Amino acid sequence: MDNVIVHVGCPSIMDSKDLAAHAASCGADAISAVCPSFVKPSSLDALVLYLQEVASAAPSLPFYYYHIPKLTGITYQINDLLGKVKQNIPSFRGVKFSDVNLMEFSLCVHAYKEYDFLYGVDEQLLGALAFGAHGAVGSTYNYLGKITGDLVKAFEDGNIQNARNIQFCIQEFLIYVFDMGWGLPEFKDIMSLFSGIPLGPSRLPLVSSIRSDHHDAIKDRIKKMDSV
Ligand SMILES: CC(=O)N[C@@H]([C@@H](O)[C@H](O)[C@H](O)CO)[C@@H](O)CC(=O)C(=O)O
Repeated sequence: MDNVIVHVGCPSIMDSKDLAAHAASCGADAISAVCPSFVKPSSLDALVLYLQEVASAAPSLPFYYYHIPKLTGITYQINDLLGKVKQNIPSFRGVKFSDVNLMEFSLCVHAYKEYDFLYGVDEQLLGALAFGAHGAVGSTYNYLGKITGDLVKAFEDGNIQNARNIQFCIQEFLIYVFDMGWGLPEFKDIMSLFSGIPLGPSRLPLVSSIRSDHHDAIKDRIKKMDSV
């Protein structure tokens, strides 16, 4: 593995700071944090203060903000946030951007060339690459890593039609998953099934509804994608 970015965001800022310091002591390459979202930051400035405090627990490590508004409900515009972190967080290095708003994504990539933008909505990665994404972090890459690597290569080689075909296959797989009503706990089961590594169930309150009679259908669908 070339780079290990340790996620340290927790509901308690004290825990986040402890984890950040621990990550630094273990030789992590970078850290990343979501902001607590049960009790949300009361303003954009409050969010910046939170990130600054967590980053300061591991000042030598590059720091990434993890923006996932669908889950956190924290919806401040990232381009506004970046204007403020620039002066306040010297170790700030970029954003994991897990939102469908590609215009906001593009504005950030364009205005903040010094930062990395890692995209997190796997079903539309190609759109983000077109807007200048520097990488991707997502749940499906745990079992669709090869085909996604092929998508990125096709994009880099200028083979856009091939990249589109691969993205479409990934979308078809995800439509099947969403139609089944599956989400993160099921993704973890698929990861175990596909890797052969028993990763165990998700933590409560997440409960997977995958049954053993779904296994063959999932394996077949993933195998079929290898032939694209
Ligand atoms: C809301 C959500 O789960 N987003 C995922 C995506 O990888 C997502 O599962 C994928 O695009 C399918 O919708 C990631 O951005 C987040 C994620 O994998 C994580 O934090 O573990």
